[in-house]
Amino acid sequence: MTDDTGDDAGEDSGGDAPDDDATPDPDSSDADNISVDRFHEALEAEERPVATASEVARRLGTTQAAARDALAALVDRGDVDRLDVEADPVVFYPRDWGALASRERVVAFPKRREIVVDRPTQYTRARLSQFANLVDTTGTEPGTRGYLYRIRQEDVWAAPFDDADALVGALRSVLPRRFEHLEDWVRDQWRRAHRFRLSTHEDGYVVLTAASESLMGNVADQHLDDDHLRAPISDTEAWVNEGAVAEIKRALYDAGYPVEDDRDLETGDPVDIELTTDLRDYQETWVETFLDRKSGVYVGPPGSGKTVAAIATIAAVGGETLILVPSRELADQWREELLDHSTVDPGDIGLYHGGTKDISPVTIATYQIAGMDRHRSLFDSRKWGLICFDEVHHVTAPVYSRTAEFQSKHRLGLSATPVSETGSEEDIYTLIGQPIGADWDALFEAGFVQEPEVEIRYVPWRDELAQSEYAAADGRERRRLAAENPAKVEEIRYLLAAHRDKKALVFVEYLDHGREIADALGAPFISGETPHHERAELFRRFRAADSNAEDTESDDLDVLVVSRVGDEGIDLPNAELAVVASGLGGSRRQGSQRAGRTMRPTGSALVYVLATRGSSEEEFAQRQMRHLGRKGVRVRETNVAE
Ligand SMILES: Nc1ncnc2c1ncn2[C@@H]1O[C@H](COP(=O)(O)OP(=O)(O)OP(=O)(O)O)[C@@H](O)[C@H]1O
Repeated sequence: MTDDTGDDAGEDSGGDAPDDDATPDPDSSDADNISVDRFHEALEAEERPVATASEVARRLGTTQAAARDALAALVDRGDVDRLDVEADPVVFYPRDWGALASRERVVAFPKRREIVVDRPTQYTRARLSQFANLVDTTGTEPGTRGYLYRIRQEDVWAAPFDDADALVGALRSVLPRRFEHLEDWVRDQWRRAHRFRLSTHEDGYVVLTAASESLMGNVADQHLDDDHLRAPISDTEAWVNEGAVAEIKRALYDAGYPVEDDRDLETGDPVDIELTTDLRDYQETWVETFLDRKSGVYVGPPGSGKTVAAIATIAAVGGETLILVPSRELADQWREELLDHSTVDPGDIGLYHGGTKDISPVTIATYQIAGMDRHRSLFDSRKWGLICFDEVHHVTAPVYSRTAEFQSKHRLGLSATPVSETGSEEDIYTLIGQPIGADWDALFEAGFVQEPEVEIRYVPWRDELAQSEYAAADGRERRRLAAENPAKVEEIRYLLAAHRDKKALVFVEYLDHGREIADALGAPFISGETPHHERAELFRRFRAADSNAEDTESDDLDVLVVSRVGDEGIDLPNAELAVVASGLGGSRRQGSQRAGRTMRPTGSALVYVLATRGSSEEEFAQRQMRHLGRKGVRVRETNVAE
């Protein structure tokens, strides 16, 4: 990704001049009269929620001493608070910024292309979600509590507008004033995404069209070769080689020019299916957007109705469909959902996996099989009109290598992980489609889905050997084997990768297990045996970590593995994410005593609890879940695919 906006909301924008017109007012040199409003102006000019006295002085054109006195007066009056930052000057922030914002308050940070909104209205949120990415909804620094949006390249590229003017109009409608540099950048990004286009010639072959001769000459010639383009048709058009579409998209995307794909796609033989469930409004929007773009990824939290929206999409495309899923279990579930929510004839659904190999108008196959060479016929046997990738971040490299085959179809991905967090975003974006999402908060607020505080993830045994060892063991050994199920390591890795922006603590019950996980993650392990000074130093590095920072030089830590045994006395640093890898089990009495503490080990972090499926951990987890549920904690259960 060529985007350069990796910085976070709290970053110091240093001595750079602000983008726009927030220059000091020469008439304001009477610092005694700094009002809270003038202080707000200084903060906005600084593009930070807090400021030192020197910064305020510089912005308001006064001396540091005068600003300091004036700020002290505001502190005395209770309008402003101060914070002593270790080894740094004191910073000030408005005490009642949160309370003050009973109305919506929008603050733009144009250089970082970030927008912070306190108490946004439904309208503002809907608008912003069209061209910006919701990064955070809590904010940790005083004054930034609210919604943090960032406008990334790909958000602009995928924005659903007819032209750049309409997009800039939407931007202006939510910002407090005009930011010309930001608008210019948005226009530039928009232009980039509308410079190359793929279409179908009436004779059936694919044509690449550039918006100008020089683009074809410079960009296309530099990044594409004879393998991609067969022959020029005109100064701005070229005949695309068969099977080269995926590579062309990828190469031009890497060059910063996403390609518009307006080809006539295959629809295969018609399949007559009608939806029997009424779609919710947001699901309808998903499907309409998809049909418009002919490809895309529905991104929504678990339970938000992606599968149902996908079935609606299958019905709307009306052509033969291949559905790829990560596990056999999910293949069976998909079949049930299809039957529940549509009029599909059961005889038209085929399952294609290890056991059965039945290719039908609607075929459900696993990624594993779809990636195997000897199953190439799966792709060739029918003219699939739509390929649906469930849990799209599970798509494997061998499946991607079949992209030539599936580029000519409608492509739909489903994901509960924001695509930008999976690490394979470029592949997903270019080869499958752009994210089509709803505002997650709106979904939670409308009650369609509940935001969990604790999620229990049932992890399967890694293999039969591990499972039979468990079956043969007894008592304490049995519990240890369930706790140390080797498949948990992969699951922890997945969770950490899916939340790369969060600082995480991983809790374990057994020392050996802790060391093993720490080794696998390359993170330090802290137990009762860790000397106090070492522990304190590790916690300090963890507290200092800014998980968004790209800085690889610093010795900050954003993952720690911690033993749960003897942690009572440990003053744990606050984490944003906690993974309880083991610590479920024991007697019923012990169990209820440890409820809560096991499941909610740290502050307000999002907690994932891993329980081995088919072991006593499963039952324990369910008991805890009922316990927490009664206490009003929202708990969700998820089965991890095999
Ligand atoms: N439009 C709708 N009307 C009524 N119920 C719906 C609708 N859409 C989805 N549901 C129900 O909500 C539940 C979750 O839907 P679905 O399985 O489609 O979600 P999902 O986003 O695919 O979830 P997951 O990520 O867990 O697979 C299901 O029980 C489904 O029947």
